[in-house]
Amino acid sequence: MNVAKLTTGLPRQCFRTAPCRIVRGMVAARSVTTGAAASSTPSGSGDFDFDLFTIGAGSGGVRGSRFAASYGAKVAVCELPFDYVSSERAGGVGGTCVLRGCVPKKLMVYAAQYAEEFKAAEGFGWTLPAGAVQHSWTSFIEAKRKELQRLNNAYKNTLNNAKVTLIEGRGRLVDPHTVEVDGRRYRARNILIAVGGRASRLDIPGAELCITSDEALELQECPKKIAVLGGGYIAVEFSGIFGRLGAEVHTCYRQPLPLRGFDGEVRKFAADQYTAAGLHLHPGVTPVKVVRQDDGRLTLTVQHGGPTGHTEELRDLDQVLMATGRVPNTSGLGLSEAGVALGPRGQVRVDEFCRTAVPSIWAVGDVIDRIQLTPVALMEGMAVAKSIALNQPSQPDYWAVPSAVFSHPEIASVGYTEEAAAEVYGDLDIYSTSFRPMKNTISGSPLRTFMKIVVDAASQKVVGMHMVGAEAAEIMQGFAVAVKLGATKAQMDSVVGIHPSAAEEFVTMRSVTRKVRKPEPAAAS
Ligand SMILES: Cc1cc2nc3c(=O)[nH]c(=O)nc-3n(C[C@H](O)[C@H](O)[C@H](O)COP(=O)(O)OP(=O)(O)OC[C@H]3O[C@@H](n4cnc5c(N)ncnc54)[C@H](O)[C@@H]3O)c2cc1C
Ligand SMILES: NC(=O)c1ccc[n+]([C@@H]2O[C@H](COP(=O)([O-])OP(=O)(O)OC[C@H]3O[C@@H](n4cnc5c(N)ncnc54)[C@H](O)[C@@H]3O)[C@@H](O)[C@H]2O)c1
Repeated sequence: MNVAKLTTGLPRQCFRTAPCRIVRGMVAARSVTTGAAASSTPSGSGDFDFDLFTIGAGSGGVRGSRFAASYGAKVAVCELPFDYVSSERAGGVGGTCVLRGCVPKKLMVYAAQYAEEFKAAEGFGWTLPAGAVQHSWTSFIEAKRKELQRLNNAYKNTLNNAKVTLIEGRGRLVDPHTVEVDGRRYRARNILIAVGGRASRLDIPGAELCITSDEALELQECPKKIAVLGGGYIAVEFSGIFGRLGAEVHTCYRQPLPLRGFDGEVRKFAADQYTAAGLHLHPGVTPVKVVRQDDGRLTLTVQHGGPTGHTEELRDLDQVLMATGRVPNTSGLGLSEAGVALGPRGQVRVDEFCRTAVPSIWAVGDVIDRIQLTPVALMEGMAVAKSIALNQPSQPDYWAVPSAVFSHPEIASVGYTEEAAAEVYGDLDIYSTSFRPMKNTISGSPLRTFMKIVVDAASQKVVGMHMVGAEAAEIMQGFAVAVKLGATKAQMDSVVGIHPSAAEEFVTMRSVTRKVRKPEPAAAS
């Protein structure tokens, strides 16, 4: 199954290529009992230590293990020892999201938001004497570390309470029913690969001088000047964090706009807002090299346009953050030797049940490189737990997966972009609005909000919703329910707004902004 082509609702994978209508047929087929056998028993052998052995205790691994155990399976999971920065030897129960992804990133976003709030407060009559408001990076990092330790322990307790055996160490496949952890072998009826991914570094001179998101969450001090390479989720989120915390931020990406795969209007609006918020955007550039200056700071060289384009130096940088994608953690895992097929990026190839070519081996989460989001890894882990432990072959449902980018301002989406919807449905009605949020009328902030509804003209179903602005994530989660349930525009219009709020705009946009119509086929001459 080509989920990259089929999935909808998420920018990266779904909107790059046009999703096809089959996906909705597949949605209806969720949790059906098909010919796919649920759990696997090797011929002539029943002597297993566990029903399920999971490699990796991140989002997908913990969820799959915990639910399989709750359904009565005997489960073990192995995970690398804890550290804040991941490596070949370090990880920690909780995985990327909890220890070096969603959670610490969102804590940093909260830290950064205060800067904006202090500024806004003056417009509302507050006086903040010069120098009275200071941010201690050290105290923040300490508090963040404490919270991550708490969460790491909480996840261990969750596994323990679910009666999942936790084994610390690096797992490796020996054969379709055997996992080796630091020299000790375990036999399992089923094996779940949930090893996630890690930040990839560009192969340019000076790459070793750069940091990735792991280190960005663990810096000794907030950089005064930083270059961020990439225009994806991580690049724009960290640009917003460091920008609000006072750094001069240069965000460098190859495309004309950041956030490839998102709705075109959203990308344009977001780029304008990032500039208004103070980021220095460098579109259409390719990083060439990074060198250490005599004073210890860094110089980044970028090239404009193609290989013949002129080069530009960004000097006096405290840090260069590579946010140029993540690669699956599959090297040295023994997957190919066990017969598991890998894709070109090293991702584990699975079918619609998250099962690999080897019937006893399953894989979920970032390692299968479908949609790299925690809630998706959780959904896949639950599906595998049901398939294995309840003998109910279950498919994850990728339609209308909402997502948010915690940049400044925030972005959230569900369903199709206008570009993808036009390919799928042909004729669309587009409703959009842009306005200055009430708070910013006197806060002094130049930031505006953008909202957009994509409607299939024929059925009048809302097939995509997009927002750039404060609280976009919180607002979009609720509307995702409506999109997933197939709400029409008229049904949405029938909902009474909550006033005064930004969210009410989504139920009060009554006039079509644009009609997108499929071009008529040229008449035969
Ligand atoms: C900076 C950042 C911010 C993010 N923000 C968000 C967000 O806001 N919202 C969102 O939905 N998603 C976000 N993500 C993505 C999200 O973190 C991932 O999609 C999610 O963690 C994937 O879960 P997983 O179970 O596939 O892998 P992981 O959570 O990466 O877990 C894999 C685990 O396997 C362990 N492991 C690896 N190899 C082995 C081995 N051989 N033996 C034993 N253990 C092993 C690792 O140590 C790790 O703990 C973010 C990611 C990053 C990097
Ligand atoms: N809020 C969230 O939900 C959230 C936050 C962070 C990360 N994530 C997940 O983690 C994944 C990884 O995040 P990411 O931002 O690293 O990846 P990404 O795929 O979103 O962005 C990678 C960026 O690097 C650029 N790039 C890739 N190769 C390059 C090269 N050779 N030279 C120059 N630029 C190059 C790409 O063009 C793109 O702009 C995301 O896809 C997302 O699914 C989600």
